Amino acid sequence: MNKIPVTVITGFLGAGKTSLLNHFIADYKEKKFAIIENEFGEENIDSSLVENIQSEDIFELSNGCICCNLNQELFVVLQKLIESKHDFNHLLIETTGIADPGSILASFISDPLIKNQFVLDSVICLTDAHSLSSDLQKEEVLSKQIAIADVILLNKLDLVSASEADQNIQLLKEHNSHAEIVRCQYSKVEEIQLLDRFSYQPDKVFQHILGLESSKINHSENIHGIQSMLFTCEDPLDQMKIGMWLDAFLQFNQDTIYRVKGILNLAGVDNKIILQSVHTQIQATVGKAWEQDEKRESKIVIIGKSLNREVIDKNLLELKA
Ligand SMILES: Nc1nc2c(ncn2[C@@H]2O[C@H](COP(=O)(O)OP(=O)(O)OP(=O)(O)O)[C@@H](O)[C@H]2O)c(=O)[nH]1
Repeated sequence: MNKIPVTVITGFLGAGKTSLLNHFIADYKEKKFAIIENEFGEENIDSSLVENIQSEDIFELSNGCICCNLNQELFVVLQKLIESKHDFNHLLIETTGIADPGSILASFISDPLIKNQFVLDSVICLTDAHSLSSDLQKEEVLSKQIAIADVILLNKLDLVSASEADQNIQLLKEHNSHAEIVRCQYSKVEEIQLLDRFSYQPDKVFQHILGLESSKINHSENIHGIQSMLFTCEDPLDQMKIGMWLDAFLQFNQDTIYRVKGILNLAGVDNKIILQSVHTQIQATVGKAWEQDEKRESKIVIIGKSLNREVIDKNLLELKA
């Protein structure tokens, strides 16, 4: 059975998320969308701003914010979608402007029921070129939305000068060096494909890690404290030890670790193991077998805030088989 791709649209209040949703509905005529709208507050107005789609294709979550309610309501809606045999082939989730999308992604990579039916496509983060730098100073959640995204849209370019736009791009790169960044107005993007990117597939994870390695950015840090670190280890790791360490590491650092990706060389395992985590949820999938002449090396990328490289390095060395 084909799994349904899920695109998560995040971004701070008013950045242009609903506008992007409307473009998707207008531009991807071949797709049958189901949409989950999460608005913070009593009244759900966002769903009435979504145009040209049947109201039965829009599901509202207005009971607070998805990330705070630990996805209970999201889970119920996803269950309903599955059971109702609703006719759709792509799910779009628009988060509230104040949501940290991490916990939404976590459900999709860890919950067996959800994983059976849905596959994460990508996370698109809308940013407002006019207010980006001031919002970033005030709103911690915006840093997380940017850091976790696969694609970042720098929107509202009509409201800033060319040099301000360039400064914004620099700022976004400092928060997320691996995402694709696209400039736009009114959330209209033509130069790249935004849907069906499948950023969470093992081969994409693989490409990302190799890309980081070849660019020699194995420890990038910036003034905002968001870092992307690459660890490598040639000795095989112990499956049990790494599982237990990662579990504890993510639990203790849930506010500061945004994302982990890795290719693991586990003792006694002939295949590469592709590791992913968002928040405290971990997913490991079996990748291709190691080639005879290939260097069997584990590579782990950790993206987060205020990472203590020395301690993490020391911990990782203890995971050898
Ligand atoms: N000037 C200008 N206005 C824009 C642009 N993109 C969106 N807007 C306007 O900004 C406002 C907010 O856009 P939405 O698409 O509703 O933003 P949102 O992120 O869904 O907003 P919330 O759901 O409230 O967080 C609307 O009035 C849009 O018309 C742009 O590129 N330039």
